[in-house]
Amino acid sequence: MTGTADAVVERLNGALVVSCQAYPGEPMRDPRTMSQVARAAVAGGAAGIRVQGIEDIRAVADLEVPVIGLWKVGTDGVFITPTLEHARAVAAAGADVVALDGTRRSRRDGLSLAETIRRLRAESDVVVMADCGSVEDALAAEDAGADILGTTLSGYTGERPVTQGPDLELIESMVAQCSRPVMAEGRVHTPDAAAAAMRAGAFAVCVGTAITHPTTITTWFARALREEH
Ligand SMILES: CC(=O)N[C@H](C=O)[C@@H](O)[C@H](O)[C@H](O)COP(=O)(O)O
Repeated sequence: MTGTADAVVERLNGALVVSCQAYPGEPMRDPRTMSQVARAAVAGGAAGIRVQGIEDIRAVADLEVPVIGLWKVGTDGVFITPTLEHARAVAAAGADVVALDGTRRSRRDGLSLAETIRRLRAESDVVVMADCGSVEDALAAEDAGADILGTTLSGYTGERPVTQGPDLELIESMVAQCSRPVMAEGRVHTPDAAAAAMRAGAFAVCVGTAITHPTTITTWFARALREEH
């Protein structure tokens, strides 16, 4: 689908987004596999899909649900769609929403977040999701023009603790202080946690690992058994 920010927000309002990502070197790191995982998630009721990498975005671009695309480069500092060029490529691959680093950290191409969003919008009507790590990030990101604010980077930038489940406190403060819709993302590992994130005010909840990363899920079960043994 394509559409304005309002249309995308309406489609995702009150609903589940499923992030389908496999990491470098992993057995499931394959666009066809991720596309199948995404389609299985849609069959189960996902109202939106989040995928990483140009090939994966292309592989799901025909889906009827909104596709949130990103391009990860490395694992340190600003690594989620780190430059304008990466954002352009994500949009060109067919993402309805471009997710990018929405922190206040310096970007690799020297552009501000506001300039990145301004230039991206000059070329297409793509919707922008800012992956934030704190309420200060979120306030700056909405000033910069982001359409959707995510809690994606909470616990990963040094500004917030790594909470056991979703960072409910951050969701609440973002909802209270920001005017753009807040997507809860990061460490939502159970249906109860997803419901709690929505009660905290998130307009939508994105779940990755707990639905689409079997290696991590397996470690949860294996550890529980080891602890009993
Ligand atoms: C911090 C970072 O790199 N987050 C990434 C962002 O796209 C993904 O690795 C996460 O899986 C995604 O945010 C969903 O979160 P969780 O897998 O915890 O449900």
